[in-house]
Amino acid sequence: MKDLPGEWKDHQLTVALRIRPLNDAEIEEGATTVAHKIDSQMVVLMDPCEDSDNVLRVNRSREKTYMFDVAFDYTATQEDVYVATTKNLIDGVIAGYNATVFAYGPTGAGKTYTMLGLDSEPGIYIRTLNDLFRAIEDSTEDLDCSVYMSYIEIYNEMIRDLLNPSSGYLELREDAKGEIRIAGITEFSTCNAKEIMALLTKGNKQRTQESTAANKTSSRSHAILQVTVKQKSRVKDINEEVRVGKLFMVDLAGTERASQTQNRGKRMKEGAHINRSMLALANCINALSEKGGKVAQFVNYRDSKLTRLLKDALGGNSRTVMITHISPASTKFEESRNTLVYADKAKNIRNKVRRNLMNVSYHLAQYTRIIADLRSEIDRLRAKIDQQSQEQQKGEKADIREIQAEVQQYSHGELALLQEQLLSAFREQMEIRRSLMELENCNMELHIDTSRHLLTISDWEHDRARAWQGRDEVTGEKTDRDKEEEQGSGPEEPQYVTAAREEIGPLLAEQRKTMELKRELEEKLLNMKLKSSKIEELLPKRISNHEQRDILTLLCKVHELELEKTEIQSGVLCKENVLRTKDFIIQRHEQQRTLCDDIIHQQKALIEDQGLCVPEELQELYSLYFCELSDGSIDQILNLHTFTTNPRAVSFYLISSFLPHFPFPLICFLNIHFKSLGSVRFLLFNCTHKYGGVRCSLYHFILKHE
Ligand SMILES: Nc1ncnc2c1ncn2[C@@H]1O[C@H](COP(=O)(O)OP(=O)(O)OP(=O)(O)O)[C@@H](O)[C@H]1O
Repeated sequence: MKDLPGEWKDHQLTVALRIRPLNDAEIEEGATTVAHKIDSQMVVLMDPCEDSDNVLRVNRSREKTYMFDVAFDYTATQEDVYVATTKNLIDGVIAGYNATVFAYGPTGAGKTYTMLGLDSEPGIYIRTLNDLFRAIEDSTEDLDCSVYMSYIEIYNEMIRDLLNPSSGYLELREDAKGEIRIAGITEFSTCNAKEIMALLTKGNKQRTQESTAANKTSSRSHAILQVTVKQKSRVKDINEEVRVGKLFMVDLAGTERASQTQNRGKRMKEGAHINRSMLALANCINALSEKGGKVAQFVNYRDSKLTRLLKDALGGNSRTVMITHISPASTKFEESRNTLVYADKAKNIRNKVRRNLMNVSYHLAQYTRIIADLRSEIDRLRAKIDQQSQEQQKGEKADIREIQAEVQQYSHGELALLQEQLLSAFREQMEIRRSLMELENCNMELHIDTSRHLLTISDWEHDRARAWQGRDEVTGEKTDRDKEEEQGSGPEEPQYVTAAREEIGPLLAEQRKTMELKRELEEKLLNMKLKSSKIEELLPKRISNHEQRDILTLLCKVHELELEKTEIQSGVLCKENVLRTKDFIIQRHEQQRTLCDDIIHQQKALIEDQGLCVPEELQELYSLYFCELSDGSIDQILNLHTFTTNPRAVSFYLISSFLPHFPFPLICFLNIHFKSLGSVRFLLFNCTHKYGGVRCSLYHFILKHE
């Protein structure tokens, strides 16, 4: 079933683990295998200080088992890893979702092997691209498809275009919608996997690679291959949409410790940069995993270019797979343990995945019905023209020569020019309308983002004021807050508040820019309208031929109709944005409610523990509160809201006097799996009514196809 535009799905980060085989160097230094795969998901890391001959009897103090979505050891082939981690992302990318696969792990653990592979054992890049092209070729949808790729490296916090290394260092830019882009990046438009592979091999030669103590061909940079799949409907107007799916494949530089890799000088500086970005990545993973998707917690992506680029992949709009790599060697125990701990945390990250439908096409697809209305209007007008010309032929046969002369005179000269002028004025107006809609949309988003940051700041200021008040009450004296603030001795402002303050300036500047653009466009639109009406006024005077005049007037009518429809479209967009703002407010209230629930429960527990006497009114309030909680009505309302606001929900009723009447309203969910339909979810609630003296239960079913 097709997903709806702009719909978000919860998606947990998939974390895989790959343990490579022991290498010659490790065997030479007498290393033993301490990382074992137990089953398809579980691995154990044993303590190398203990006798590891018997897996079951080793000292358990530092031994730990870890669970991942999928685990591989030295027996796994490149195909096994690809199929279990990446293959099923392809359909999503074609359907317009973003996807990211990144290889993570210490230096020499096998990241490049997994991503790029060898000629004889190609890795994820080639396998993915082959399947992607095959899937596009096999697609039965009537779509024009184009694929673009770019390949960059981040080396020492600088971005280089691996497909065009002479372009120097590139800058990261964040657009008004918060999407990160690389300014000036080369995007190759390709049509097959072989071509991409040639580009990739060329690009890879440009990658900064050196021999380190830990790996002879150690990648000193993070390499990011981005493949963009853009699809456009071949059928014009109806259901026209542009789907954009982006696939990021990231081969991270190895996590390493300078002491371990015996790096000095340049290598050590590189190591510091690599570690900085890996630390930033680890911090993001920490923050995201603690946030657990519930309460908005600040995640600092800004600390490194890598995390800024992976922002969407980690906490935003992407299906993401992290393939963690470790060596099985006892000599690499510490780094393997650190890697496993981070990979374990990463499992808690939940992403919101939204299908990327470009705004313009998104509007077009939404307004299919309006376009259909327009078409029928045009058909009606054409039929009228036919009818008119038939009537004219009948009634004005005598003047036929005169009419023909006029037609010839105008159709090749002024008439064609006027027609062209009218059409181009119309096209320009449509362009302006669309740009205006985009701007309005963008402005709303900026406004919402600004409000979000302002709320974060005001929340913090409230907390700080409360903390000060509490301190004054304890010490019994009034502190000079301004002075304290000046000296910086007050409570320290958290990083997320500082970041929110920093973000507001650029957001407001962006808003001003959009408003200015909007004003200019509105003025231009007004001028275009005046121009069109002037041309239209000229028509009846210049053209004496009835049919020609009618056709042009009707053409203008069509244009007017289309303009009106565009106005409706922009109105719908505005409403959508208002709804989103409301959703945001609901979300805030929901957070506040969760907080209040916690406080109430803790207070109640405290009262009971201490055996405190509670005033009667408060007791009543408590009962009311717990009664609402126990009947679950609030959660039901929330569920109902989420469920019914989904446009795929279909409603139907069943009135029955046979089904049991519940003495209270019932709301429940039923999940039923049908062979042909897939998973179908029903929301059922009932109420009892009297129809003609008979008590009946009215069952309201809302059906949603999952
Ligand atoms: N699963 C595997 N099977 C066979 N050989 C492997 C495997 N994984 C890695 N190797 C080999 O181990 C060596 C190091 O691997 P690779 O260069 O992929 O490590 P890396 O994690 O990318 O290191 P760095 O971060 O330093 O770039 C290479 O010679 C590679 O061919």
